[in-house]
Amino acid sequence: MAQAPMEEEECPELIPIEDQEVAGEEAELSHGTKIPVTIITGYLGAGKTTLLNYILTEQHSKRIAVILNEFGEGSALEKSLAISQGGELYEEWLELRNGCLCCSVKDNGLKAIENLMQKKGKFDYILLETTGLADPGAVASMFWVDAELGSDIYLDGIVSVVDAKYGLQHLTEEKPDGLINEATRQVGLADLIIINKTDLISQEELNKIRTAVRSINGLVKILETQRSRVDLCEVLDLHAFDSLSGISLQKKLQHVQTTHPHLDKSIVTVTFEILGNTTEENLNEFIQNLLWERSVKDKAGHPMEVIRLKGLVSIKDKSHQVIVQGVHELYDLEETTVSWKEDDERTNRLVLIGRNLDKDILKQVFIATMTEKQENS
Ligand SMILES: Nc1nc2c(ncn2[C@@H]2O[C@H](COP(=O)(O)OP(=O)(O)OP(=O)(O)O)[C@@H](O)[C@H]2O)c(=O)[nH]1
Ligand SMILES: [Zn+2]
Repeated sequence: MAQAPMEEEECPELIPIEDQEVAGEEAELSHGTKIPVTIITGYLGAGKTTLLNYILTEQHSKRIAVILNEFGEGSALEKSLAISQGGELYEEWLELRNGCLCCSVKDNGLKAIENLMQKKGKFDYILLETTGLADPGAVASMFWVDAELGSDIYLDGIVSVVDAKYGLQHLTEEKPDGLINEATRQVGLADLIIINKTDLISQEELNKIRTAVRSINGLVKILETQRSRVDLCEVLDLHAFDSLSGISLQKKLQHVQTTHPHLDKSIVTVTFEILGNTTEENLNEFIQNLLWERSVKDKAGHPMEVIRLKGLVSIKDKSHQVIVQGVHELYDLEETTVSWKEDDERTNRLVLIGRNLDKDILKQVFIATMTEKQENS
């Protein structure tokens, strides 16, 4: 039940979704048959294709489909779909009507994937490489919403490859319109960061880029590689967007620390905890004010800009912890399989990644939203 704002944005797929209660058990069951998609993002030349090729040629028992999207000449976007199975490599080309992956992959790409699955049997896994300048949030939202629409595919996680040598330069690049630059966005949204090409830098430089990445995303796991060589189990099946990550998320959130701006106008991670229960209504109001209305502002009056949101909250009358997920304007609440114990203190822990975030103000607003409505009801 991912929720999107009402107004139509660039991506027509981001329509509001009817609330439907998905019981924990049901959700778990359906994961057995659904196919995970991992989005591989990262700036131009960081090593995304190298990573995909590595994964395809590595020994694994999975049948992995890989979608590479590259901009060809003109406005048509050609996407190559490679499927590896037992060393054999199939390849198909998908033709997309316009150059915007986020608007067209749903119509053509996803359909093509589903058609292909009918023809050749299901894949076990899908990897999708975005172009270096893509906003992975738009692509992620699409798969996320699609999962709600009964697709066979669900979003497993976002992996960002960072160029060890040029990463800092990419992260500090200023956009003329004051927007968050692509590289920073990709790091902010990621569930896993691979700092690649470590052969090209010194230990000191590596420390710098690691610190910069960590200052943006306090939640993310960081790997360091050469030629994108990673352990497959560190990349696949992250379950970053579903309630199956409930237990690990709890541990993870406890260790997250609020970060401090490291680069100019950089994105930071803010985390806070508020004891007690909230209601679904209050939580929706808090999140919607933040993500949709942009009415929550920092001390200087700048609207807070959240690109990623994660949390575990306690909803009154719910026996289990509820996971909160947000990517840009899209968010989702889902009950986990982790129940509150009798002697547990009920608590809400949120992690936000974005710009102009002020922890104290966020806490105040959260508490205000929490108490205001509960008094009225
Ligand atoms: N020195 C060095 N070069 C690397 C490493 N990993 C990848 N490369 C090289 O970097 C170049 C870019 O790698 P790709 O995998 O194509 O990067 P990409 O992110 O897919 O690039 P785009 O799709 O163009 O955005 C290639 O020439 C790779 O061979 C590494 O660890 N060290
Ligand atoms: Zn590539």
